[in-house]
Amino acid sequence: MKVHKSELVISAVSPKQYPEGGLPEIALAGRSNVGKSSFINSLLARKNLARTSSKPGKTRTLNFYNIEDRFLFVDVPGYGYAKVSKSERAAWGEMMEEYLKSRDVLKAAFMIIDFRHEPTKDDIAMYDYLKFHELPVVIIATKADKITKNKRPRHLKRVKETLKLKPEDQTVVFSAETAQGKDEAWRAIEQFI
Ligand SMILES: Nc1nc2c(ncn2[C@@H]2O[C@H](COP(=O)(O)OP(=O)(O)OP(=O)(O)O)[C@@H](O)[C@H]2O)c(=O)[nH]1
Ligand SMILES: [Mg+2]
Repeated sequence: MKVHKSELVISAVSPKQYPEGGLPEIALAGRSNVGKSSFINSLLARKNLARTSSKPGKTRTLNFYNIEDRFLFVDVPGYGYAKVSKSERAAWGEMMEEYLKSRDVLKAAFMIIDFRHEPTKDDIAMYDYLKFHELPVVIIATKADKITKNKRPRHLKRVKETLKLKPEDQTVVFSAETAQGKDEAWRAIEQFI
């Protein structure tokens, strides 16, 4: 898709703030600081539409981005950041639960994981949570630029095994640095919109 228009519609914390208009939505979930915002920026070839940071926990709201009036990306705050308080964690859980259970236009979740490492306990919990809500999931294994080519197949196998990926769920090996996997990610998006 050639993207000319991409804009932040709203940063929402509660359902009454979710955008109207009925466009399909794709949620982006992933551990804090894994590269969710960088993924959006890379797909849209925008430097800093979604704010990125080397400090984890930058994104704290559900950020709805309108892409070409075709669909919305929903940048979800990262999970598994050790330094957030219990009450913040609870607020995060509530916000996610409200969104996942009530949002009819939500078509799929793209779950961003760090390709360098085995999926964490939090990644596994998140994947299971998304499947519990019966969402199609696409795993985006990012930071692939940090892994030599010959090691990639082994890492990919480990991702699939550790998460116990369902056969219908896809994986895309990705890098925001090199744009590897960008076309494949777009093809994955087009299936759902
Ligand atoms: N080498 C490399 N670095 C990346 C890649 N993607 C993201 N990063 C770096 O990882 C850090 C975190 O990226 P963000 O995109 O802000 O991560 P996030 O998941 O949105 O973070 P939160 O909003 O805090 O949860 C930044 O320093 C990025 O430059 C990638 O594909 N390769
Ligand atoms: Mg972010």
